[in-house]
Amino acid sequence: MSDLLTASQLEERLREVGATRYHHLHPFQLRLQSGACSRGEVEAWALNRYLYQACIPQKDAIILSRMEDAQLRREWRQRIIDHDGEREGEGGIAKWLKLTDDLGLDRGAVMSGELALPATKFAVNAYMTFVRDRSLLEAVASSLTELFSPMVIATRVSGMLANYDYVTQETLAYFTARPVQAKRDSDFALDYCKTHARTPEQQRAVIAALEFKCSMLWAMLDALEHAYLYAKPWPDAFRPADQADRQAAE
Ligand SMILES: O=C(O)c1cc(C(=O)O)c2c(n1)C(=O)C(=O)c1cc(C(=O)O)[nH]c1-2
Repeated sequence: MSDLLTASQLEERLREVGATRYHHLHPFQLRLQSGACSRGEVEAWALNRYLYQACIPQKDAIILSRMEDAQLRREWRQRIIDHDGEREGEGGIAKWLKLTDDLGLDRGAVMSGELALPATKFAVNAYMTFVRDRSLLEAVASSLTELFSPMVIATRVSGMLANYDYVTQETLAYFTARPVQAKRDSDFALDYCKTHARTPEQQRAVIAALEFKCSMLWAMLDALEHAYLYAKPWPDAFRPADQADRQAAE
């Protein structure tokens, strides 16, 4: 008996991975959307997540360079444009910097990545390495977390707007375009994986790639929660003003 899944069974398995392992379940995400995070934690989240945003077009350029089919490249290159924009000041990365600006973070410090937690750097690096070293099919499959991002973005945006008075719709402008882009991108990637995963091994590799990506997103939030809620940040990492006050009071 073959353990080859049908395309719809494969999709079902992938959706199960998201339902049980995506970062919408992470305690830090739940605190962020419920208003329980301190201002410093919100700042630390935005600063660390900048590193992930900044790596996305680079990882998509790696994937693009591995595609032999021009039609496929035409589809994929839109992702790079979405993040980098067509010119200075446009695109997702510029919008993320609007968020960190509004939170009062120094742009140069954010962009240098120097204040990010070590685990954030390791996680982002692991994503880049994964798409470089694994098969093209696995690299494409690792983007499938975007199947689930519209739902977490909607909850996060409405929760943050309701619970933090220093956060406005303009501050969170990054997220306005993302759900539509994520749906377009993940529909395409899902279709690609369903068509190209033709053996049980390939199907298992696709599922494992999505699990890997979920674990990478989870690890970033684990690190944030540990450093800024329970313990203290790595000596060279970002230290929010409210945490400095807390430490002074201890
Ligand atoms: O806000 C989020 O929770 C979230 C999650 C993800 C994701 O699931 O990887 C992405 C994004 N946002 C996002 O904005 C984005 O551009 C993006 C690109 C990718 C990818 O792997 O190619 N994931 C995500």
